[in-house]
Amino acid sequence: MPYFSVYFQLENGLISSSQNLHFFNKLPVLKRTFSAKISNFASNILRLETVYITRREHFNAAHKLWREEWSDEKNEEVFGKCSNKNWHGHNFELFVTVKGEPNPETGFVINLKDLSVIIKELVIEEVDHKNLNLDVPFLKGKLASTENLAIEIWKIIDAPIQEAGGQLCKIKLVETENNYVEYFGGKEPF
Ligand SMILES: Nc1nc2c(c(=O)[nH]1)N=C([C@H](O)[C@H](O)COP(=O)(O)OP(=O)(O)OP(=O)(O)O)CN2
Repeated sequence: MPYFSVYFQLENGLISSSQNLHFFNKLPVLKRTFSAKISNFASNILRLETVYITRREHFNAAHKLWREEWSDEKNEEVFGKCSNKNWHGHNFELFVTVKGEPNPETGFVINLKDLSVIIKELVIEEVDHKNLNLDVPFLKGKLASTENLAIEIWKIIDAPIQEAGGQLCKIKLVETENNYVEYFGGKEPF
């Protein structure tokens, strides 16, 4: 059944309560599909040419996964060897993806040199060769997980990227060759 028909029937009380429940369970999926369709429709009408561009940076840092208020045993139980009191380190790869339309004059969504300077000055300088638990003010009071690191990096570079003319759309933070996180600013991917 098309979404507008479901919506019309719901608004007009034509849908039974079991259908209702089914509809609300499906709501997040419908919302996603619907907004994707609207944005595709708008893109076609306005002939938008959105491009996603990514800059990679690198840093290494030490950390441990640890909650002070937990016993040694509980930390060990939850975080395993990542709770080692004497720290461990990673070579992190940070991928920052910005979206936008290429500027007609430059062909750039954002100048990658500008993007690199933003990331290096505001993030890499703060974390490279540092202890994430002890040395990094923006992680103070936060568990030094890859997830939290990605979220805090977003908060730091979101506004400067906008000022440089781009729109931050994804942070990908690779912690080991097997583990990485992706963060979309709390929104649905793309
Ligand atoms: N949800 C999360 N889980 C874990 C995180 C994290 O940041 N978020 N971090 C760790 C450890 O810090 C580290 O990533 C694990 O290192 P390691 O086990 O050496 O890495 P691999 O998984 O690549 O190695 P395997 O040999 O495959 O275990 C743990 N969990």
